[in-house]
Amino acid sequence: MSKTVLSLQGVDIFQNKHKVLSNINLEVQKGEFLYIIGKTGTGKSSFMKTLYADLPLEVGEGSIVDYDLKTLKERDIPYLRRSLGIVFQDFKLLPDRTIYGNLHFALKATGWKEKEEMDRKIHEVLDNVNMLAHIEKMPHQLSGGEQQRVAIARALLNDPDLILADEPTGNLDPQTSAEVMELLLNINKNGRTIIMVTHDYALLLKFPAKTLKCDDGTLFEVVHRTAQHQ
Ligand SMILES: Nc1ncnc2c1ncn2[C@@H]1O[C@H](COP(=O)(O)OP(=O)(O)OP(=O)(O)O)[C@@H](O)[C@H]1O
Repeated sequence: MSKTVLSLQGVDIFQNKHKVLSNINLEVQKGEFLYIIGKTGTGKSSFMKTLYADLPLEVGEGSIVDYDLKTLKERDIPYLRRSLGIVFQDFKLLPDRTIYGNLHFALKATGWKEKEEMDRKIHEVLDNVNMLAHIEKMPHQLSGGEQQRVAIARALLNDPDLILADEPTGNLDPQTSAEVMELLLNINKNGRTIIMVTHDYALLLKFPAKTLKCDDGTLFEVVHRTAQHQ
């Protein structure tokens, strides 16, 4: 049975009273993989920020993983973010602690208390991204691609229904980007929904998926032209 993890109706998105995107209508079902593309400054990050409630939803209706974005209270935001996995271009690992320490910090911040359960979860997610061997290293001892794998592991800690990735390959070379992309697609195959912002058209061609474009102040689905239509 399909389950809607994101629903937006007539949503306008603002930055400092300036309307960035108008009249967004979108339904995303559990298990989908979605790209968001568009030129710089067209509103991709503003769109993602609205989804994780960094920007308030002021116009239109929206729900995400069972939270109503319009009526969401400040105190509910941490709970919403626990149901999401968020991955950024610059990894955002804490530089002063090990990989284990980074994941432990994220678990504690989201309410985990039992040491054994935390250890088990940290090992499980690092194993999922093939980074268990690096558990005692500091972030600066890892390559960009390895740091992004750890950031993806961190996003998996609370078993999110939906992962939001804002240019996760933006700082990586093409080979490493493809490896991170394969990891994200594997995670998607295991049932998690992923919305990913990218500038990287080579990735889109290599790993085609449903694509939405930010342009002309709105967000719309791009219809891929296949060879027989060209
Ligand atoms: N904090 C802010 N305050 C005011 N305006 C902002 C703020 N952040 C972004 N904007 C403006 O909102 C518009 C959309 O920016 P946004 O960062 O969402 O675009 P983007 O498509 O993600 O761009 P990029 O690809 O460069 O990351 C731009 O005109 C930008 O200047």
